[in-house]
Amino acid sequence: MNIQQIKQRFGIIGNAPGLNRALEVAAQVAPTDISVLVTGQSGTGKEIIPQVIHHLSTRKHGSYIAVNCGAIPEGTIDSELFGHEKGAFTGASGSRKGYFEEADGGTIFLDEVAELPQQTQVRLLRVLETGEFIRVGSSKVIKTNVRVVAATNENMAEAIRKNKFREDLLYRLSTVPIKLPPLKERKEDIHLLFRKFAADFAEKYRMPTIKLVDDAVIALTNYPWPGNIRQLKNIVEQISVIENEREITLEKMKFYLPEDVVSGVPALVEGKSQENDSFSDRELIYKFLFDMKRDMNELKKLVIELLNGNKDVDLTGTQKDVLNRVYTDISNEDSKKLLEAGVRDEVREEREYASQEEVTIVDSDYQDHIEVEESLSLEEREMEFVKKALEKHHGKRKDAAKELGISERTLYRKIKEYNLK
Ligand SMILES: Nc1ncnc2c1ncn2[C@@H]1O[C@H](COP(=O)(O)OP(=O)(O)OP(=O)(O)O)[C@@H](O)[C@H]1O
Repeated sequence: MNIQQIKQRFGIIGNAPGLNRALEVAAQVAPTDISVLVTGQSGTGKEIIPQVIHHLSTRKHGSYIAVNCGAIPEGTIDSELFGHEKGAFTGASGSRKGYFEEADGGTIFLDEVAELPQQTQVRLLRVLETGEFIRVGSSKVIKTNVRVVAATNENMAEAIRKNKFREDLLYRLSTVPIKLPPLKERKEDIHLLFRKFAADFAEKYRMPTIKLVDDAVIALTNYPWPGNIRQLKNIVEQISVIENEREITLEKMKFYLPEDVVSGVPALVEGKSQENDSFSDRELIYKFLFDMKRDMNELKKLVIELLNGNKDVDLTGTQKDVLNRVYTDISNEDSKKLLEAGVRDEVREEREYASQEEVTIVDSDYQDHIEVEESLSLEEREMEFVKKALEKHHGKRKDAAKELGISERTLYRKIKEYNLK
């Protein structure tokens, strides 16, 4: 399979030399059992590389298991990876196979590998060297035949220097290293990716595709993209959902990209953790704004329907859900009153509007609501938001993180931060 066919099969967009080189190496090493370490900043697309390797290897009919090492609590990671015996620890009511046993004959992708605790690093080194491991609480050696592909966005040399990561394990894992370039080094791909995501979101939200005017394309291309492709994708989603006008001007674009960065002076401090943190928090805020806008629009529709229809209008299940969601979401009494006042004003405006002309659903400025909501603690909202996503997905972090549009690792951090377990 040549590079173009791989891109087509795996939905990989881009032609930058750095991307092509990464895919070439992946295809080259796929048929071997060599361990591969994928490096690159957060959001550069590292997750696709192990999938390419697995599907182009003789193991393609075996299992492919992706594990986010940063999302599993330190206390359970050994058991998750290597399994445990009944009674191995409090609550171990039965024995359980770990991923290394499940993936026998297949491939394991260890994402965020730098997050592995020391004792797990020892076990991993052993399984890489001998194919052997022991379940937690057992003394029986088990054999497995697993190909390991790992990924990290950490500076591994630094991790070794700080004694966070074993040097011998790093050598073992990175027999072949594959580096994915940051998006700012793939300028030729930025607009290409934008157009692809714009088309995808237009289909998802059933709206016309957003399009950039020429100087907005220049701003997009010159932006340093600290959150890489994930950030670009999120911004395209934000614009697709929020903007009514589908032709995006430079002014509009600037709203989504910090102004001093657009003008060429990077506002964000270089340095990985800071970039990641500020970006993840922003992701949550934007997601919250989307949902708020959706709730408000649904609420407006409902109010107009109530104003125009008869008073005893029977609320449908969805309408009741909207009311419940909007009103029960607010825990702070004062803010609730404020919001109610805001909604009353909105109702008055809508009533005036409705009396003037035939009612259509107005997508008016929702700035008022944002101002009202600003009085709520953002942290409180974020916590609720994370809690709800976890509840909805029955504690499944992967699905919850997906819904929130953040990485599992960020979600894990938020769970710890808000003590949600
Ligand atoms: N070349 C590409 N074409 C299309 N979409 C891409 C491409 N590269 C990445 N993406 C998309 O960008 C998002 C981020 O990619 P991914 O999760 O693989 O990043 P990552 O490098 O693994 O990040 P992290 O280190 O934070 O886990 C995903 O939604 C992915 O589908």
